[in-house]
Amino acid sequence: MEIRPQTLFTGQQFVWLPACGSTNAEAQRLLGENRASEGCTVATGHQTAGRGQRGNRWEATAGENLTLSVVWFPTFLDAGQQFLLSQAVALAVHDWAAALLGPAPALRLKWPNDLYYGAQKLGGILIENALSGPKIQHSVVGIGLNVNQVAFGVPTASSLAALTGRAYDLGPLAAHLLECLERRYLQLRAGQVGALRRAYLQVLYRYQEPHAFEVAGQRVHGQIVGVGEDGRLAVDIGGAVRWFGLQEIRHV
Ligand SMILES: O=C(O)CCCC[C@@H]1SC[C@@H]2NC(=O)N[C@@H]21
Repeated sequence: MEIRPQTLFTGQQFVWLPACGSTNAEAQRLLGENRASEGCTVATGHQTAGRGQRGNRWEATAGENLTLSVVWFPTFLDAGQQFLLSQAVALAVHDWAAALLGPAPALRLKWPNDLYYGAQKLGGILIENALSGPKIQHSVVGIGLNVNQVAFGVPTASSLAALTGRAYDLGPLAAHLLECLERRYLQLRAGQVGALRRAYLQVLYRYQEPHAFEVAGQRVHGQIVGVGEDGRLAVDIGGAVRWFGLQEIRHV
């Protein structure tokens, strides 16, 4: 994969590693050494010990996929507003994919921040926030997007290439992703929280569609009716709205 730093947005620091364990870990290392300014991006074509959500791994081989981490200093956010950051990043990732795939109602964000096409995952986000008292001090925004990989061991994953039948040049895709991220980040920094929430609900997987969930080991029917500023999911179950955190509910 060739990524040309000069094509990247606003000229921020861009670190390209042919291979590494985890771009999030590398970005954390730069932060620890006071060598990361806002927007600093670490990308790799080959990630061998990538960190995923819930302790899962996220690896990338042979330059097939986009695997990068961006450092931000969202000190304007309270510790309790971490979901707002996750929502803005998820929207940026959706903007990025929508520009490539065109208008596609199947392209959705699955709560809280996975990118899906139909029932297939196209990408994921892992944000590592450091707090300073009541505020966020810095964030490492890690993003993994399936681009040119066409073989997956599971039917629940896909990629841009698998969907469109063509191969992509990763450099321009990375540059475009950084633009999308910066746009949504600036929107968040400008306090446009209502607009971000409306945009998120518009593309939220199964929003206001009755379907099955698993709650505490039980199958229940309900529909998502909202998402709180703290990221909890509001689900109408039998006419009563209940709020769920990440570990408390899952789509069936
Ligand atoms: O599990 C998920 O859905 C989120 C995966 C996020 C993976 C990305 S790849 C780039 C960055 N570096 C990491 O180690 N993890 C994130």
